[in-house]
Formats: sequence, C-alpha cells, structure tokens
Amino acid sequence: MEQHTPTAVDLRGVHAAHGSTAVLHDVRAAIPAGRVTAVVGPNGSGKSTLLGVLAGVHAPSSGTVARFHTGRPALVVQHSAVPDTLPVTVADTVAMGRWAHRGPWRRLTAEDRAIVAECMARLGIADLARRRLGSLSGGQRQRALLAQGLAQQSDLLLLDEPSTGLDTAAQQAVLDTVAALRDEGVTVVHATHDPAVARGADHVLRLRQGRLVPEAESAPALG
Ligand SMILES: Nc1ncnc2c1ncn2[C@@H]1O[C@H](COP(=O)(O)OP(=O)(O)OP(=O)(O)O)[C@@H](O)[C@H]1O
Repeated sequence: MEQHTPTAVDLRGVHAAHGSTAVLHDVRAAIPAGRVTAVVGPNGSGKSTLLGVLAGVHAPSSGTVARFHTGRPALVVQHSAVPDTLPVTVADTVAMGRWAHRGPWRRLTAEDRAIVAECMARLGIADLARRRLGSLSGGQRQRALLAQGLAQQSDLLLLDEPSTGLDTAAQQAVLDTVAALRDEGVTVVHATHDPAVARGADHVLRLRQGRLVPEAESAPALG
C-alpha cells in the first residue's frame, strides 16, 4: 500500500464471536480509502464475519472500529444467503438499495429510478428487471445483489465473494465494475477465493483461523 493513502476504516484489536464461538482474534488492519482490498483465507477463517464488522452489522466483542468514510457502508451478501421464496423482482431488489436514502417502502423519485436503471444496466441485468429474484440463476442473482449494493451509492462497498459461481463473462463484469468504482473513489473490500481477483486488488488481508497473517508470512497460494 502507498504511504499516503488515507484510511477508510481502522480495525484496532478487533475480536468478534458468533454466540460463544470466538471467530476473529485481535484483528488490526487499516482499510485504504479509494482502493480495493481483498480478504482471503480458507472456508471458515472469518472473512464474512470481518465484512460484517466492517459493515457495522456485527458488533465486535472487543476492540474498536474507527471510521473515516462518510456514508453508510453497503454490504452485498452471497446470493446463497437470499431465500428462493423471496417474492421480489430484480428491479424491486435493486430499488431496495435506495432505501438507505428514502426509507423503506417510500415511493421512488425519478432520480432513484434512474439510478436503479443505471445499476441494472451496469451489471447487464436490465432485461431481467421484471423477473422474480428466486427464478434466476445463481450468477444472475449475484449480479442483482451487486446492483443493489451499487444503488446505495456508498463510499464503502463490501462484497462477500461477489464472483463465486459466475461464468467468465459475468466475473469480468464484476471485476470491471469494481475497478470502475475504485476509479470513482469508492473503497471496496471483497472476500474472495479467486487468486486472480486477489492479485488484482491493491491490498490483501489474509485470514487464518480468525487471525490476520502478517504479510511477510503470506504464502502466494490462496485459501
Ligand atoms: N451465524 C453463525 N452462528 C454460529 N457460527 C457461525 C455463524 N456464522 C459463521 N459462524 C462460524 O464462524 C466461523 C467463521 O465463519 P465465516 O462465515 O466468517 O468464514 P468465511 O471465511 O467467510 O467462510 P467461507 O469461505 O466458507 O464463506 C466459522 O467457524 C463458522 O462456522
């Protein structure tokens, strides 16, 4: 990381647990603002939990999360976390991204509708707008969730394995979108198992059993 990159979020001695299970242990890391950070590590190493802490939806059991970004973080979960039975269309799903600005179930403004349309177009899902989310393939659903994240227009975008299960073209669309957001000044943090995606990031956090592996010990192979 460059010397003078400002920090978007500073994790200071963060511990986090699920119930009585300790998951993150003394995580100390500065997330660089306006850069792409990849979080890598084996299954169960704590990547999703770390994203939840960064998003503010998972409270640390101790330690502090110092925030220097301005907006509310946007968290994009894995498509497998969304039930098939959810009776919403793709357009509804993306429009929910505007709730942070308008409040739930409020009528969308013309500006909101334009943002929703632009985000769907950006992810190549405009033609799926009226389809039910549960009727889509995993990759299409993931793109709808990513479009919802974009629609929040947050300066901190947190993505949980955004390209898992996507075909090559869709993966490339996601990577291009992440690169474009970075160029727009957005701080992006994504959990990934994909070595190519991690190599393309500006900064890598490697977790092993809930602890950050110091860069000097980081093996090139990914979890
Ligand atoms: N809701 C939960 N309740 C109890 N334990 C949980 C819960 N969610 C995660 N865990 C546990 O916390 C640990 C870290 O899980 P987490 O999902 O953060 O890992 P991950 O690195 O994102 O894994 P994956 O690569 O499989 O997505 C695991 O041991 C998991 O079993």
